[in-house]
Amino acid sequence: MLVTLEGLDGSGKTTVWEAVRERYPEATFTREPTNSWYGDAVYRSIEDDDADPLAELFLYTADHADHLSRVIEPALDGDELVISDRYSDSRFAYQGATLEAATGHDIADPLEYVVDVHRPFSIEPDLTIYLDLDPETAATRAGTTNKFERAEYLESVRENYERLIERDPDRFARVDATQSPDAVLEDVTDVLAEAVPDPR
Ligand SMILES: Nc1ncnc2c1ncn2[C@@H]1O[C@H](COP(=O)(O)OP(=O)(O)O)[C@@H](O)[C@H]1O
Ligand SMILES: Cc1cn([C@H]2C[C@H](O)[C@@H](COP(=O)(O)OP(=O)(O)O)O2)c(=O)[nH]c1=O
Repeated sequence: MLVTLEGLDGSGKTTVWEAVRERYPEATFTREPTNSWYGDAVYRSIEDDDADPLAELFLYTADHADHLSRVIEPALDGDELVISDRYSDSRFAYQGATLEAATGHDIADPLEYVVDVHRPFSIEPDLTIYLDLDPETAATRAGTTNKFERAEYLESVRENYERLIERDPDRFARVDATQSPDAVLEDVTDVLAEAVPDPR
């Protein structure tokens, strides 16, 4: 079973992912951007304010393709529970927003375009836990250290997440990330307990 954690920067995904890790010791815990040279390339691009938006989309997507073949597919083939801190929805929401704001391309609906790029090879999560937080609080918590962590940009990312939830409501579980860390963790644990009755 594939479970993903999604939300704006600073929504508390990593905090939750680390806490849940202790409760599911048998599960495979992973993340995007990954811990690989593809992931390193992605982080270089994140630090580059002038990175080309399409080049960036395909860098992230290359990292995802490697993540699938190296980590996700083998774990799912072994019938493991996989919990990923960010996954394809991050691309749909973030690169959808970056391309929406960019010029020099002829992509009518960037979010749909990024979804289409993934369709032939990616694996859809069984469950996506969305940590819902307003962009101002998210940017404050994240510390606004990179180009993606500015409130205005996060507002359009959040709109894209809402579009994704609307088109696939059964896959998403929304958790109110304005709550205390303990309350957020409790909600996430409840969602997981219902979805994963027999954790492996
Ligand atoms: N529920 C919460 N309430 C307040 N602060 C939080 C909460 N969850 C996490 N934080 C803090 O916000 C910052 C970003 O959290 P983090 O888990 O790294 O988020 P993300 O991985 O989504 O970017 C960290 O300083 C963390 O301690
Ligand atoms: C995985 C992924 C991340 N990102 C962005 C979100 C973050 O600003 C940045 C790094 O991700 P991450 O390290 O998960 O940041 P955080 O813990 O603050 O949420 O990359 C994308 O734009 N597209 C993607 O596909």
